[in-house]
Amino acid sequence: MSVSRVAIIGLGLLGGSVGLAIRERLPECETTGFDCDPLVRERARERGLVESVCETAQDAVRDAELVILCVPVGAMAAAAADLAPALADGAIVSDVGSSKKTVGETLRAVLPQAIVIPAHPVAGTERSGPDAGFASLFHNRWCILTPDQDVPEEAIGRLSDFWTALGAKVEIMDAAHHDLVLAVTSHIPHLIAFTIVGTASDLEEVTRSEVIKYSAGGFRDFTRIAASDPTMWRDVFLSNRDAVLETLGRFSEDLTAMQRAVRSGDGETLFRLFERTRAIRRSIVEQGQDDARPDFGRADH
Ligand SMILES: NC(=O)c1ccc[n+]([C@@H]2O[C@H](COP(=O)([O-])OP(=O)(O)OC[C@H]3O[C@@H](n4cnc5c(N)ncnc54)[C@H](O)[C@@H]3O)[C@@H](O)[C@H]2O)c1
Ligand SMILES: O=C(O)C(=O)C[C@]1(C(=O)O)C=C[C@@H](O)C=C1
Repeated sequence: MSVSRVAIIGLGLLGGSVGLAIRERLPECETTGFDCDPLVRERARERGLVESVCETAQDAVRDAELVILCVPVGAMAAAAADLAPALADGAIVSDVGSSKKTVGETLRAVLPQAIVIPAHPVAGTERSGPDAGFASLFHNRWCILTPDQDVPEEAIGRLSDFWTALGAKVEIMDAAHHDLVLAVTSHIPHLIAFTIVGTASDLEEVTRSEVIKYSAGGFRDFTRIAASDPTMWRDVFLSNRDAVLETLGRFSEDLTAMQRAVRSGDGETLFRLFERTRAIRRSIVEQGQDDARPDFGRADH
C-alpha cells in the first residue's frame, strides 16, 4: 500500500471526497481529519468522511504518513502553521489547491523540514462543504503533482500510487507551467462565467427585462459554474495573478476580433472559429474527458 495513515485538513468538497474515496478504494488505510469550522466537523462525523474527526489539526496529523491540505488556497499558510508542531518526521505534506506555484512556496516556507509535494486533482463541482463530497470524484481525472527537484523519487512515487489508487491519472509538471495551463482551462472560464452572469443580472435591472427568468441552455450552464464557492475562487485569482492576467490579455484580443467580425458582418471569421471549437469539443468527448460526474454531485439535479 502506498500510504497507510492519511490526515485530511479541510473537510469540504475535496477533503470529503478524498476521505470517501480512501474508504472505498483503500479500505486498509486509516484516516483522520480536521476542519476549523465546528459545524463542518460535526457533519463530517455524521457522514463518516474520515474514521476519526479530531478537535485540533495537531491531533489529526500526529501519526500521519501523508497530510493533505484541502483548504482554500489563501488558507494554506494558516492551516500548515497550525499543524506544524505535531508533524511526524518523514511525513509527506500535500494539498489539492487549484493553483500550484504560490501554494508550493507557502508550504515549503511554513514547513521547511517536511517533504512537500503540491498536487492538484483536476476534478470538482460547483458545490462546496461537507455534504458535497463523493467517492468517485477523482475517477478517470487527472491529478497533477508539482514537486521541486530535490524531493525524493520514493516520496513522489508513493503520492502518485495513492492518487492512482483513488482512480486518478497522475502527471508530473512544473508548477509555473501548471498555473498557465489551468489559467486557460479552468480559471479564465470561471472568470468569464462569473462576469457574464453578473452582466446579465445588471442588464436585467437596467432594462427590466426577464433575462434570468427565461434563461436556458447556454446561460444556464454559465450559472452553474458561476455558483462556485466565492472564497475558493477569490483565492485562486489572487494566487495565480500573473498567469491569469497573461491569458486574459490574449483572450481580450480574441474577443475584440470577434466583436469586429460581428460589427462588420464577417460571417466567415465567425463560422471558422465555431467550426474549430466544435471540433475541439468533439475530441474532448471522444477522449472521455467530458462531464463524467454523477448526478448527485450537481447542484441542479
Ligand atoms: N471545488 C472544486 O471544484 C475544486 C477542485 C479541485 C481543487 N480544489 C481546491 O481544493 C481546495 C478546497 O476546495 P473545496 O471545494 O473542498 O472547498 P470547501 O469550501 O468545500 O472546503 C474547504 C474547507 O476548508 C476549511 N478550512 C478553511 N480554512 C481552514 C484552516 N485554516 N484549517 C482547517 N480547515 C480550514 C473550511 O472550513 C471548509 O470546510 C481549494 O484549495 C480549491 O482550490 C477545488
Ligand atoms: O466542474 C466544475 O464545476 C469545476 O469547476 C471543476 C474544476 C474545473 O475548472 O474543471 C474547478 C477547479 C479546479 O481546481 C478543478 C476543477
